[in-house]
Amino acid sequence: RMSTGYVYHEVYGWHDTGTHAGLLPADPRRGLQPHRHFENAEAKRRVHELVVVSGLVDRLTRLAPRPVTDEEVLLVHTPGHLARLVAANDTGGDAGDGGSPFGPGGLDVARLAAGGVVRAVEAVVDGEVDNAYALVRPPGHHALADVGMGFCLLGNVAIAAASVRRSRGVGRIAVVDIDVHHGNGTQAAFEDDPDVLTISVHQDRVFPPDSGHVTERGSGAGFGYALNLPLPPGTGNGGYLEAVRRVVLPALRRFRPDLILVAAGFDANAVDPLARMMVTASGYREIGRMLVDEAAALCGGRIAFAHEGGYDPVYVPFCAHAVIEVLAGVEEPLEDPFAVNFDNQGQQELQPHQDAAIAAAEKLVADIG
Ligand SMILES: Cc1nn(C)c(C)c1/N=N/c1ccc(/C=C/C(=O)NO)cc1
Ligand SMILES: [Zn+2]
Repeated sequence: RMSTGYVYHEVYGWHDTGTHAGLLPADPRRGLQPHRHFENAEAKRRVHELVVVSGLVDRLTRLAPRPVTDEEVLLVHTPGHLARLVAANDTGGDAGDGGSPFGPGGLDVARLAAGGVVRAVEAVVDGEVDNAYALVRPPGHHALADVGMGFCLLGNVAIAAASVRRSRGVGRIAVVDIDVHHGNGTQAAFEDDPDVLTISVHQDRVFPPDSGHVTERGSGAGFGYALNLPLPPGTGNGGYLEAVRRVVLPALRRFRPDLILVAAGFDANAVDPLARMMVTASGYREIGRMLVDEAAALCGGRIAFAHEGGYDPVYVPFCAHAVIEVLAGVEEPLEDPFAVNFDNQGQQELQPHQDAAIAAAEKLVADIG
């Protein structure tokens, strides 16, 4: 039976994003009333609690995270970015874009989040486990080399990929970003590198602004090794499964990765506050199924998931739990109490304009390999 590594640490819930007006600093002068930041501990802590209460945790191999070293951080980030975070670590501060706050010790938590992904990936590469899920916080896929943004301080997945390439000589790595927002940070980290294929499926230009166009394909030697599939708002299970089937899987087959990493955000869920998609737990289960099966076919099942976004505290747990069940080979999945409503919402099936967006990216797959 599968052995699935699982990383979670309670300190991830102590990353303090404070009060904000959700996305902006509160400011009475502008009518911006304080409210807890969207990227608060709730949704992620509740994923862990569901994994424990459902008993799934007993089928997982718990992996303890370690903090990433400066050296590992500098594989992706500039000394200036690290210095900015170090300088603010005692007082708390912001990762750089003014919307990514952290409290005192926030860098220590961020190092442990990135290190949690490194630990999961190392365990998979070393064969300690068949596959793994790193339930980490703060997220990472928006962090750029010299600035944090979109709630991200360090590029968790980018650092893990760079670290195992250096420490274990892993050759080609594919990163599949299913978070509803563009994985701009991971894409930028490997922009000119043909040995790391970054694929991002996301809602068209929801965040970062004007980012993640299908025309963004990498540059130099890396041209063709970044793939972007912006989908229209309202895309549900049908559109997402077609996107995976017609673009992500064929791209992986041409690239022939030695390892697949998944930037697993669940904010494409049908009730997420930070996007407008309609994916449900059954949709996420099938996405997970297709990616895990492709890893089995291409690279000995070596696949690791790193948690990114996903903000509805009630539904994200069901969506993430469904994916972790697939990794662990659970046959009888936990029932999604919302399926009867969410799975039958109108236009869950593939729509013509979604098909057109998929076709535009489908054309680019032939340039891989
Ligand atoms: C509106 C608005 N106004 N302004 C000035 C800013 C900066 C605004 N949105 N910021 C956002 C919006 C969405 C995210 C999602 C992150 C995530 O979940 N990634 O996976 C982050 C920042
Ligand atoms: Zn997101």
